[in-house]
Amino acid sequence: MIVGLGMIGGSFAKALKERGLAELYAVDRREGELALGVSTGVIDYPAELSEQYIAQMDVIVLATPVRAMASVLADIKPYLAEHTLLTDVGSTKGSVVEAAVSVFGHMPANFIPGHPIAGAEKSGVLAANSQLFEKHMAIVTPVADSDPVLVDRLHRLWRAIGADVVSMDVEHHDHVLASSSHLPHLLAYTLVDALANSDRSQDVFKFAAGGFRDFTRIASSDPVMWRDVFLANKEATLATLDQFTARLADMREAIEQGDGASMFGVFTRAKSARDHFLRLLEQRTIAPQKDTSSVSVSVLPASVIKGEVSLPGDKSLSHIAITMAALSKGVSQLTNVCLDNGVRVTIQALRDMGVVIETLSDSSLRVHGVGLRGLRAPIAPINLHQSELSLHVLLPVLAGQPFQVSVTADDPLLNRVRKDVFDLLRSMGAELAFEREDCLPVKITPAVSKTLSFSLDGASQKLIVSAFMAGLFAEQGASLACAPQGVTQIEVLLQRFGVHVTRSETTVALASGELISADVEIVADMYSSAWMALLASLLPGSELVMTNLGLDARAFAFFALLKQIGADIEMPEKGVSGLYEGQVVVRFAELSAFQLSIEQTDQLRTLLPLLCVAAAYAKGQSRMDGIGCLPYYHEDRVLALVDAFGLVQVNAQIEAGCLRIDGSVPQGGELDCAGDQYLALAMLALGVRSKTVTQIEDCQTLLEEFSELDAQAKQLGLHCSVAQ
Ligand SMILES: NC(=O)c1ccc[n+]([C@@H]2O[C@H](COP(=O)([O-])OP(=O)(O)OC[C@H]3O[C@@H](n4cnc5c(N)ncnc54)[C@H](O)[C@@H]3O)[C@@H](O)[C@H]2O)c1
Ligand SMILES: O=C(O)C(=O)C[C@]1(C(=O)O)C=C[C@H](O)C=C1
Repeated sequence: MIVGLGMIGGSFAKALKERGLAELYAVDRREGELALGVSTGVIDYPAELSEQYIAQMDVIVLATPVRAMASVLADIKPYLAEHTLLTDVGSTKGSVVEAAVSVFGHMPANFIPGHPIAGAEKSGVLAANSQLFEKHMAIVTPVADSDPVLVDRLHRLWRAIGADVVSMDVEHHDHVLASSSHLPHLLAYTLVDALANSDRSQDVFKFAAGGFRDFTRIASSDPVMWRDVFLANKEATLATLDQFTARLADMREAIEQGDGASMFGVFTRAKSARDHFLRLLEQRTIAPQKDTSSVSVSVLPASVIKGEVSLPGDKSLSHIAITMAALSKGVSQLTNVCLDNGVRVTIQALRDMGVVIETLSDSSLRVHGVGLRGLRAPIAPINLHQSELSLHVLLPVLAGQPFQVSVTADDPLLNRVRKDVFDLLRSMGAELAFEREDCLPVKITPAVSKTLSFSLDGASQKLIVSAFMAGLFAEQGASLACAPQGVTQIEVLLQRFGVHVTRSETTVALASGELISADVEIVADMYSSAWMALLASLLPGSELVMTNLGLDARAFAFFALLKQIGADIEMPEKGVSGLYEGQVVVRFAELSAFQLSIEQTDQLRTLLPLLCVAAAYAKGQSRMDGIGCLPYYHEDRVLALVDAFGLVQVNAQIEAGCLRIDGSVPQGGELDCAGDQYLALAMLALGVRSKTVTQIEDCQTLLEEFSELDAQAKQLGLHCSVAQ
């Protein structure tokens, strides 16, 4: 039974009826609506709030304006059966719970409040739309006494008509909706009314176009409904209105003072926040649900790689460069930035702390730095969503700011123990408050240590990034103990922003000071460049020129090894920065087998999947020692490849931590990369010269993370196709 057969009640009824899910009764104080409901097929029968109807209902949905609900509940109370699921669709929830408690003396276990976050500015049953709730959120706000079976039933009911359902606390609901829905309606109504009553109202409406129409659509909504909402959600609406009024006053001041920088800051932040919001909305309401495991990539044998390529920028260096630019004094221009979802999270967090970041193109940004400790305390907790790299780059930066800050994330980043990163923050002198020890969410109270001493021995690549970022905030310098190796890409990048870095045999020292802005082109992603070089080495007739490499010792060791086993590579020169920079040319050549010591296997661990593929095509038996000593995620990749080799008839086995691969021509076949993009690239390389087609399952992440690479490889001549 629907009580209040207007736009929302009618849409709910129509959605159920069209799916053949219910026999529908409705009650409305306007009989005309009921008659229209029956004649348009939205409901089956008109009804009344009497025992005859109420006692036999499975579900009763209150869909009147919120302030009418107390009297409807009072009419229902005498006849309400315990098994009946009683719910509502009202826009406020605290007032509805209050109404129920005042009528029943307590919150009945079978009354589960709800609220669909979908609607329109129209009212009445004729505006009913059976698709209204599809791919929209529906919020359910159970209370402590709610019957869990009925809560589950309500979730299923909303899901059955296409909604995504979440449960939420009543008070939280009213605060969130006060900002996301109630305040915008108040602004739209007030703006139209103010302009309509101004001296120039005739001209204002005559010359108003898209902007005015877009902003004020919701001022056509039902006045009774909205009067009720503001009467019912007074406190939360006043709180958000006060915050907004203060921001509006700041904006007035900026206009009065001709303060273009403040305006520009607000506008760029707002634009990017809205773009981000639209992308989220698009995923939820428009894009079909992606089946992440069903995307496969097939590669056909006998392609050739020919041409010149400038590869997409490295992800982790993109995060670091944007953050460094934000922390420096002045304006930096960054090019060849990898603007993937993770990098966007870092950008959004910095914008939330007052940094103006302009997007100039798909891969270039202009960043207006605010100084090393110049970030502004964010209004809400910083949300790292699902970005591991944002977490590793930003946590130390936040610990170095002069304000307390809360940091949260989405699954799967939430509640994962990260002792290593939080120990680093403790070494900075930061105080940390957790809900669960060493897991996000965390509240960080700023660091006080003037020095930092930290060991990078055995640290993951991401923790190394964190340690370098932490080092920036040690006023009297930072000392990072590390294994002997040449200069890394991070150090070179830091130096571009004025950081003084000195490297001895076993330590890297950072001297603190203000950072200076810089124009930086992000060098190519190491794995992509190694992959491209391998493809060109494997495919007869290939000749590839890569123009934007900046190889550190590890990456150089990979290229050097390929060359040593027969690859035709014109190597890059060591530049003043200490990196091997500039152009690399790779041509086809047959490879021969190789051996890696435990130390070499460890040094090349990130690129090991590609080396395994090189070994699969090389003449003779290759040996790699120390596989069992690798961090588990690197070892897992190797194990997965060994399984894949079995499927394409390449002989590979691991014994006592030593991997042996007999080179031959792989057969081709169906492989599964288990969603790991690095494995997927290695498997693609394995397929390029095999006897038949190689199909790699579960490539969704590969296509998201390396979208440009895929296009570039195709342009250069690789024959591959994507299938859903
Ligand atoms: N309009 C939206 O976008 C939207 C979105 C989500 C939730 N809501 C909520 O849904 C509810 C209904 O909104 P709507 O947009 O469908 O309004 P509506 O005006 O289209 O429908 C409300 C209906 O309730 C009837 N009604 C009023 N008092 C009654 C009473 N005492 N007994 C029986 N019937 C009564 C009215 O005659 C009308 O037919 C409201 O609580 C509103 O807050 C609205
Ligand atoms: O789209 C509209 O017209 C709406 O106003 C829908 C809207 C909203 O503000 O988003 C209005 C009220 C709600 O309770 C839920 C949804």
